[in-house]
Amino acid sequence: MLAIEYGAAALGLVGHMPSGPGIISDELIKQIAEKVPPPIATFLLTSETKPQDIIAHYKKANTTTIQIVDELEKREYQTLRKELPNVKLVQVIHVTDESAIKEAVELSTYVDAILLDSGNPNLTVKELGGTGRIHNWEISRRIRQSIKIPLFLAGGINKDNVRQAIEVVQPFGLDLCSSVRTDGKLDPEKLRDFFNAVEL
Ligand SMILES: O=C(O)c1ccccc1N[C@@H]1O[C@H](COP(=O)(O)O)[C@@H](O)[C@H]1O
Repeated sequence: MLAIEYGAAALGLVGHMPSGPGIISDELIKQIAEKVPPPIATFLLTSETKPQDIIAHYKKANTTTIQIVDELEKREYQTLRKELPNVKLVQVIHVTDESAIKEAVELSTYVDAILLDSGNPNLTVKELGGTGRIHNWEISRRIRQSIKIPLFLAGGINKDNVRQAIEVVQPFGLDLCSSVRTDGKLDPEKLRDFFNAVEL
């Protein structure tokens, strides 16, 4: 409710992950999602990689959107579309090098939006987001120019770099976690400062 009050258009609700600061239980995700008023969107962040597991996770949460933070096995987006026709799909791509451009162009034909984040899915303990680190925004800008669907930018965005992020990448939306929290909880002052910086 605090995030909505300050201006958030969507809430990311982080399910089970191999690592990260924002993880909450599926039960809590469901409770939050059912209280969020339209038109605010609710994004279930899932690390599942098989369509049936993603569908099962979604059914526990009942959000407006699924944010797939890992690689979907065999690119089985059609199964998700068929089973969940009214749910929006956002695919996360971790920008580690220029290979992200080709990946984003290919995946953009299957989903409703692409979300570019920092992290490294190739580590032994996967780092799928919530890193507080920025990545190479020049690559993000090239991805935005190469795809025809909305692009969200995430990864280390804060009040001091958000104007530059907007200027360089020109994303459809911004997604952030670490920079507006203190001791793991949303911080009203940090939220206010962030939204003031966006609106300057
Ligand atoms: O927050 C987490 O624990 C998390 C874990 C795994 C994947 C994503 C996660 N959070 C999302 O990461 C981005 C960027 O976060 P940050 O601003 O760099 O801290 C954001 O979408 C979070 O919702």
